[in-house]
Amino acid sequence: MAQHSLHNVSVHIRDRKKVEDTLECFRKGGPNRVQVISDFDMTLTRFAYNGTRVPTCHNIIDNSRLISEEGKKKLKDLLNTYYPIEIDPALTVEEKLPFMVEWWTKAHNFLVAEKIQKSQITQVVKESNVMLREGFDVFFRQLHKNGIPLFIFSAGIGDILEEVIRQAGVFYSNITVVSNYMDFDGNVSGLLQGFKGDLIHTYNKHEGALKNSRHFEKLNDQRNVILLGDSLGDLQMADGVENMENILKIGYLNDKVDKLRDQYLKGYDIVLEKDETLNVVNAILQYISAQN
Ligand SMILES: Nc1ccn([C@@H]2O[C@H](COP(=O)(O)O)[C@@H](O)[C@H]2O)c(=O)n1
Repeated sequence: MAQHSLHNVSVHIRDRKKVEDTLECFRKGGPNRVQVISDFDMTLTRFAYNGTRVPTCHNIIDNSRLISEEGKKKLKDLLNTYYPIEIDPALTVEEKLPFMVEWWTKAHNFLVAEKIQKSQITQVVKESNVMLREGFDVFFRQLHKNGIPLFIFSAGIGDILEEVIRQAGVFYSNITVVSNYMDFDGNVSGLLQGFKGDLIHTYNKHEGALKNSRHFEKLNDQRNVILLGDSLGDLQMADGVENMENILKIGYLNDKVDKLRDQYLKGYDIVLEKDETLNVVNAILQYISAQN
């Protein structure tokens, strides 16, 4: 395993030869053969800024003026109970599963009780501290310019996620989002009455990926996949891709770094630590898209 350090950022490469061979295949195939599948929270968004955690889609709502003080406390208690389970290096995915369902279900029920209106979402995202990773503009622009499909697969909240990338000016036509979408009633201001479809949480992305196999069927030529994630659950996001030829899995290891490094290196080809940028994937995309 190779390790490189730049400005405190650590880049761990599980098998340098394999990564080099994969990149060579990607370069030979060119941008027309590539698709990117990415998680959202803490993968396309930053984990922290100036030592403070950057909010996830859920946190944007939880911390907003839409939520009563009592509601905020309940949602914070859930975060403090379940986030440590989500990232616990000592628990298996199977052991974490029921807790994740419990967390998302309780949180969504609390949000429904807060009588959130659709018309308030845009302003709440504007007022939040959410930040996409440095280099996001290059990332989204490069993908769009080269016609590379981007599938964002998130256990966050789809309406919030879309608003974040819309406000950042990068919600291009090559993007497909699969996430938990809010279900608003038919009134003019739209009152939150639940969430649509099957719940997506951190550790059921395998099932979610298979359910979206029709999306991947349309991308029959894009057999080279770049996967970006920040959890061990994200490793399954490409399970619905048919006829895959090559995959490069890049993982952001944000929390419990020393305890989780080995587990991450079993699944991800490249593991990034203390990296709040999209520089690595941007460099790879540039390499693939360069004229030869
Ligand atoms: N009530 C909740 C539930 C989940 N989270 C965090 O959101 C992340 C979800 O999404 P991805 O885009 O990474 O799939 C997840 O890692 C949870 O930590 C939350 O903040 N509040």
